[in-house]
Amino acid sequence: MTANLKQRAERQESEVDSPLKPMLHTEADAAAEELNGAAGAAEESEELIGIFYVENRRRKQNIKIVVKLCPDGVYLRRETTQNDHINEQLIRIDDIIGSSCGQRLKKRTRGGLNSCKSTKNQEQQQQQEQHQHPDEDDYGEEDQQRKAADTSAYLYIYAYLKKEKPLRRVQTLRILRFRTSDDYAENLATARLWHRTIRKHKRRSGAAGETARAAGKKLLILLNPKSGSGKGRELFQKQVAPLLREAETQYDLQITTHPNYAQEFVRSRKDLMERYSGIVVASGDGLFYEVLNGLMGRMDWRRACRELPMGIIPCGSGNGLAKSIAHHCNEPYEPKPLLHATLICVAGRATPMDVVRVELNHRDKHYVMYSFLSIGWGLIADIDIESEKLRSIGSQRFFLWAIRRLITLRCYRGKIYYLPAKSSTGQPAGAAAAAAKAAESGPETPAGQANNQSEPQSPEFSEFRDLPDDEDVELRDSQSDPDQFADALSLDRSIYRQNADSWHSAVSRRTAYYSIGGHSSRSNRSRLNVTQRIEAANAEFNQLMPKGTIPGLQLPLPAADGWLHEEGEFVMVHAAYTTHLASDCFFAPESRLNDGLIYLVIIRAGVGRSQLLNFLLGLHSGTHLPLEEDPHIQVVPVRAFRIEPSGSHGIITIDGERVDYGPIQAEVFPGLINVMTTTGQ
Ligand SMILES: Nc1ncnc2c1ncn2[C@@H]1O[C@H](COP(=O)(O)OP(=O)(O)OP(=O)(O)O)[C@@H](O)[C@H]1O
Repeated sequence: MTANLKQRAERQESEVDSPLKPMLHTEADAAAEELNGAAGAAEESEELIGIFYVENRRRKQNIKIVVKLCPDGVYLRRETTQNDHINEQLIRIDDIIGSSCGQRLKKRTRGGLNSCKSTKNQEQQQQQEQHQHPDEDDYGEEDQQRKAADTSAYLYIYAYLKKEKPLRRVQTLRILRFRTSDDYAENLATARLWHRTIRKHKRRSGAAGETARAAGKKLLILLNPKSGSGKGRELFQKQVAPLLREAETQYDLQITTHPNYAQEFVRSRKDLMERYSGIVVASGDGLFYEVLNGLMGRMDWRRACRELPMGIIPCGSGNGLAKSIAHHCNEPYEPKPLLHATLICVAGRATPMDVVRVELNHRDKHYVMYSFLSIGWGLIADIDIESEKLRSIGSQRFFLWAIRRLITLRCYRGKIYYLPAKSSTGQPAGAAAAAAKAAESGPETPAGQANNQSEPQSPEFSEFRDLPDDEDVELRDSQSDPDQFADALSLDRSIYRQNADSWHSAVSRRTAYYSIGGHSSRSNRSRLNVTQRIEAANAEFNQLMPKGTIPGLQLPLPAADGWLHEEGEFVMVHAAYTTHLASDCFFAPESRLNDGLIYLVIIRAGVGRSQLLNFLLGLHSGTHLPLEEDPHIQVVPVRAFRIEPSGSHGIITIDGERVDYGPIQAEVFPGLINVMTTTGQ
């Protein structure tokens, strides 16, 4: 088909869509040889063309449809003799999630276009059809006989057409019926050729997932049956599994049985990259956090992050990441978040996403964990956690608790430090410039020890790097004594876990943190006792972990390195690195998945209640931030920050979960992981 035809197809898409839908059944025509010819020569061909017929029972006529499969997708061109009218439709290859071929499906499928080709005489065939199919809805014994007599092969094409205004996906099924031959095997061979060609075009369109699938890899799906309303398993079977079937996606479903199950599974599974093409979390943001930290806990974390894109199917209560990803690739979210998110996960494309490395101090220990959504201190963290007791009333709990907290407004004293993101001119960007100005008049940044770490990377270097060469790391892993090391590491982990339980037990479900212990040599490990081996493994593991580029939490942050500093009373400091904190909280509208930025929203003491009310009400639509410079509410794009609360009472959250109250610092690692999207890079 020509470019002209393509243009017309785009123009007339909606016009074609509805007339085609009600058409059922098919009839053949003498052009079958054309298809045969095309099919025979087309094994390596980019294009397949067939002529199909649909019967329009109302008008008692057959309508000819020319179907062309090419790298763009499937063109359907309908020709009628009346008025010389032509309608065209293009089903884009990106909108096709999969296809299947074989015998006629027993269950009536919705929205289908049945078409066929045959060498048989058209009228004779039609009579035979009518005799054999007195009632299309009858699927009893008669149906079985009919099926047995039917030598046709069927190709089912499953598509979800993307439409704008309103943004939505329209479920569409097109069925092509092949009956050129009286031999089912021959018809099936033709249908299979079309099926293979669809997959080939999907692969070539950049869907890396297709390549992984071709290599026999599966998706790993981790489902938390307790997340959200607790109906995750049921929702998965009803809404997600049918889509995965349509998309021909092979998967392993792991139902989590307890907190940390997913983290441990991902961390310890040896053949993770060999077996799986990606990891999908069917849960809330909490389980995604576990999987992220499980990957980061692997010796081969670098390869795991690179090779295993992560996806999320929102079954939780907040679902900030799922909404942020949908927003990023301009995909719909409501009214069917599970369906839309599954479509993203089966699209087979991935986009790099920033991860934030967080350091915490607790008692004498120093912990590192990885976050993907937000860090909160003050108002929003308080509302989030304190309203847990009203969980039974649903999302209304946030609103009710927000009102309560507005009446009894709290402020927290402390210090905040941040490293503003630089614009290309080297100056602090946008709001950061205002922050810089405000901070200049504030107290001096404490002069301190020289930063013994390298200059922090600019976010313009969007790929995270901390070691010169990936391959070196992998080589080293394979050259070491893996068994001995794995033993030592697992012993080490069990000790962490005891600490983890005591550390976070009552207040947090978070357990992903690693002690940054002292270094010890791993040479002569075989002569070391168990404790020494644990220490050695621990030290080696820490060597391999991504290195922070800012001074450690106990060290000062020198103004000379660009750190700004502010001390005072704050209503809230909330840092976000995705657009949405929850599906209905558009917190950082400017944020991009891979921009290397943390959006630090600071609300200082002295803010008026009405201003605060407007802020909270505007969160839903992303209109909460002041358009002009404001002394009380400010958003600063930063690359790193530190909070040092003065008192010992308050709430700090990471990705919506409470952690111990105390000093915390965070630094963004641009594009460290890959998340599943429909757009790709
Ligand atoms: N089988 C299980 N039983 C109890 N808790 C579990 C189980 N599996 C996982 N968890 C824990 O439940 C926590 C919360 O899960 P998740 O985030 O999926 O749901 P949610 O809290 O309802 O959603 P959101 O984070 O969006 O509010 C996770 O941190 C995880 O550790």
